[in-house]
Amino acid sequence: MSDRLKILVKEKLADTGVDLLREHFDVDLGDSWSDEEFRARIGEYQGILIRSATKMTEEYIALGTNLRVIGRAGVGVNNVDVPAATRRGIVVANAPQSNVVTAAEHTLALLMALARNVPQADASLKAGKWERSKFGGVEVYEKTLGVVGFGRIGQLVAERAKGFGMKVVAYDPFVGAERYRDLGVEKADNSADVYKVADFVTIHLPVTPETKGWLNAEAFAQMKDGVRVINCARGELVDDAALQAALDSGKVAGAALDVFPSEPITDYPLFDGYPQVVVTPHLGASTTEAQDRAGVQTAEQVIAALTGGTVTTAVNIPAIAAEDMEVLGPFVPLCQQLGKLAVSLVDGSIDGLELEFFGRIGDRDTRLLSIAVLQGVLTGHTEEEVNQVNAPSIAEERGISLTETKRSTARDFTDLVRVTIVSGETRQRIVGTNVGRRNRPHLLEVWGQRFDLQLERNLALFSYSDVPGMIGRVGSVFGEKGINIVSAAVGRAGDDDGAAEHAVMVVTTDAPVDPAVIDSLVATDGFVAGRAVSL
Ligand SMILES: NC(=O)c1ccc[n+]([C@@H]2O[C@H](COP(=O)([O-])OP(=O)(O)OC[C@H]3O[C@@H](n4cnc5c(N)ncnc54)[C@H](O)[C@@H]3O)[C@@H](O)[C@H]2O)c1
Ligand SMILES: O=C(O)CC[C@@H](O)C(=O)O
Repeated sequence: MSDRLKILVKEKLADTGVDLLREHFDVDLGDSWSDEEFRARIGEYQGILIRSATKMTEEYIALGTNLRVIGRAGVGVNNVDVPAATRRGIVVANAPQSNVVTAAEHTLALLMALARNVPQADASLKAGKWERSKFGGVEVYEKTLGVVGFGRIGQLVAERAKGFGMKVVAYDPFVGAERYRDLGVEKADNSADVYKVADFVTIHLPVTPETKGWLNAEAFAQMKDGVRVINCARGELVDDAALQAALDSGKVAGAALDVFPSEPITDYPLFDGYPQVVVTPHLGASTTEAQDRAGVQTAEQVIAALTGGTVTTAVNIPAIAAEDMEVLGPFVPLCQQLGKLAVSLVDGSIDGLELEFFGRIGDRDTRLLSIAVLQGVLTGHTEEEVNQVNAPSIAEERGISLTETKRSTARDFTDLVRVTIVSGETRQRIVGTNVGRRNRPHLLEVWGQRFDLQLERNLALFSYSDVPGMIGRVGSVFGEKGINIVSAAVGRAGDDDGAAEHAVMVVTTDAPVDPAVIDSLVATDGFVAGRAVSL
């Protein structure tokens, strides 16, 4: 019996990738396996390579008792239960750059197919009909393309659409303004601003709790009459019933869909009786070039994971340098929390991060802490899970610059972390530290005011004019809504006579605060701004 490790290639993968794996491992191809065979045999393998069809749920991961790595030959890891894999110490790695060009090109193919009725005309002519007037189309030249989600694929689509002479307007607050300028794309402050000007709307978001059903009835209502919509990202981003209604009413003149809420799918309301809908069976990544790239890149990651190399596209493993861990390790949660909190205070794009580390931590290789801040800033806004391996490259792709300053002393505390988010002309600074033997993260400054408050999972922040009764007003509204306040701190700045003008209040609560509660308070006299944040 061979003592080589065993790899299962569960879906059709390019030969180049399989050949590379065979140089190191015993490889079985399982693309024609039944579910029973998969269940019975997954326990034999140390590594598995999949595409989008195999659902690596917690149950299958548990059956893979010898699994050490899951390689996803493509971008989306939404078919892998990453937390379940992480809990079992299984590395999950993808090939995030492998198919982005292919997916962007498919989006453009769908755009042109929609504009010129290519599939419909093809089917009609092959059915023996010469129907020239029926399939007249529209030019895309000088039309506006609205891009929602301006990440890797959204940017490539924009670049290519510009080549057709289209005007492009995009919404994605997590991409630096410079990236929009470089690509000649107009930056929108919200998706409604995209919808109201776009002749074509294309969506390139990841699926997150926030983005599910993004294109819903409200979104369609905000679009121009006769808009054409493309989804080459993920089916869950579109509310099917709302799309159907918008097609029925004529609000949406056409739609092109590569992806569906569940796949594979052959029975779907828009497949029948909707000639203005163009569909493809999740072909966004299906080119020889992308499959070669995905196969080779994923094989390389699996080899690295099983032979002690660096898994550069791991979505779930931290790469913390052991020698710095003792001093810096306790500051990782603080930095993640400061990043998450800072980004929640920014309204515009995130153009840059300025990080300052003072005290003992300033003597160390603080890249670990910068990465932790980046994780906090980016988490929840990207396709893949952001970790200490991939956070810097994700930030770079989004044009978010990062500067680090270090000093080995801090004035009032042993250590201090300052995070400043640069957003256009504005700068949002927050400051924190760890306190006590248990390294409890504390917040020391927000919105220009200082205080000292132990960070908890749920926070509500208010900026307001410092007049009597404001704290009581927050307390009573929270009380009415059944929100239990755990602790509170107030910071305020005085004028020359010592009378305070502006104050900031931070309260921590037992449970997340509904943003609507904050909005209702902020709408009342004296409040300037408010935020609910869950860290
Ligand atoms: N059809 C296919 O075969 C195919 C192929 C590859 C990728 N995809 C899908 O395409 C999509 C985009 O992939 P990508 O590689 O460009 O991902 P990406 O992570 O590079 O880009 C996604 C962008 O969405 C933005 N975003 C996230 N949450 C947001 C929010 N709430 N509001 C506004 N913007 C938000 C992020 O800032 C990011 O810039 C993913 O859904 C991916 O699964 C499909
Ligand atoms: O073809 C595939 O495997 C899916 C491609 C794409 O949706 C991805 O997530 O990379």
